[in-house]
Amino acid sequence: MIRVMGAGAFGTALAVSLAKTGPVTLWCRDAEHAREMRKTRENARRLPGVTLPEAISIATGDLPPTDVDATLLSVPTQKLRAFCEENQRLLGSGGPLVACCKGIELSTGRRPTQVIEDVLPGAICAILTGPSFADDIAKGLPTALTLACEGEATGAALQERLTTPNLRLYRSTDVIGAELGGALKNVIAIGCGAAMGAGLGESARAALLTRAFAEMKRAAVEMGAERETLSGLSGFGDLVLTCTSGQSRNYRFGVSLGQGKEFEPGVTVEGAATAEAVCNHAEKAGLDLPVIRAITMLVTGQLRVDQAMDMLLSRPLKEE
Ligand SMILES: NC(=O)C1=CN([C@@H]2O[C@H](COP(=O)(O)OP(=O)(O)OC[C@H]3O[C@@H](n4cnc5c(N)ncnc54)[C@H](O)[C@@H]3O)[C@@H](O)[C@H]2O)C=CC1
Ligand SMILES: O=C(CO)COP(=O)(O)O
Repeated sequence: MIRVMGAGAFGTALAVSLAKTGPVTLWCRDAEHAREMRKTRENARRLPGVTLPEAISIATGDLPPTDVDATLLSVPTQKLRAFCEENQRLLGSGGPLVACCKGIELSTGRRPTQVIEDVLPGAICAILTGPSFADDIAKGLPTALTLACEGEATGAALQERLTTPNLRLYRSTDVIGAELGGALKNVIAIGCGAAMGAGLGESARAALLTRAFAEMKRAAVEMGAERETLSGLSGFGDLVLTCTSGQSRNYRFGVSLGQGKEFEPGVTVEGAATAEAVCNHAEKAGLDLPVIRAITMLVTGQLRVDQAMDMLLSRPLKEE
């Protein structure tokens, strides 16, 4: 049995896909939400319009000890530490823990698997990440993701167990690279959305994406990633998806910034906090990340899009 903890859009979509291969428990913290989902067989709050198959049991609160092959943790990165602290006992008895979040914790600069290990020392951790909109997965549309785990045998077992008819998993041992690709692409998606929202055009977006990709690789390698990982599904693959699609919340948030409009309240935008986390790290490490810094200043209200563009375009000319 697979346990998915966190009944947001992504956790629910993963549960729907995994239900094609066997029983799944979808756990949520809110008892009323669990009741609603059991009654309607739909997660109307986070993934409306998708029927939850019978192979999914909805759970909340404490769970009886069962044979769990793996536990997927699908909550926003900034909430992950509190979530792990609140559910230490359950997480300690749920097989390998697979983080399904994309970000860097702002208060500590830690990646999702590091946050899990901080709270549950000795836990066996992995990360599942790559180009995958929850709606697409839940509809059964195909995609390919990266499953990264330091332990080769555990990684191979998870790859087998978590592959579904519409999710093809590629294996990696570069957990740092996979996590940073997923985290950084959200920051860049905000920038690309802002460029489009401000009417700068598709050429500007492509230029921004490419220069920011160079920064993403530089920053990730400095933080311990393998360079090639950033060109894979969890890096380049997800970057292209998120920077070019209005389905992405990070991209849409950027469009709102570019248009000077308020964004939809309560929507998860991982790239906002992660942008600040990356800049904090870059400052301490002496890393020059001009595009990511400009996006962060946009997000924190220190710059408008026209000022950010002036700042980037007035930099000294250099080799590519
Ligand atoms: N939505 C998508 O298309 C995709 C999302 N992701 C990643 O998945 C992660 C989760 O995102 P979504 O599911 O989209 O967010 P969401 O906003 O749809 O749902 C977040 C869920 O986390 C729950 N939550 C928050 N704090 C909690 C706590 N302390 N205990 C228990 N539950 C808690 C909320 O109740 C909510 O149900 C993010 O890191 C996101 O980047 C990854 C790929 C695709
Ligand atoms: O990570 C995602 C797709 O791979 C989802 O992106 P958003 O969080 O921007 O919607």
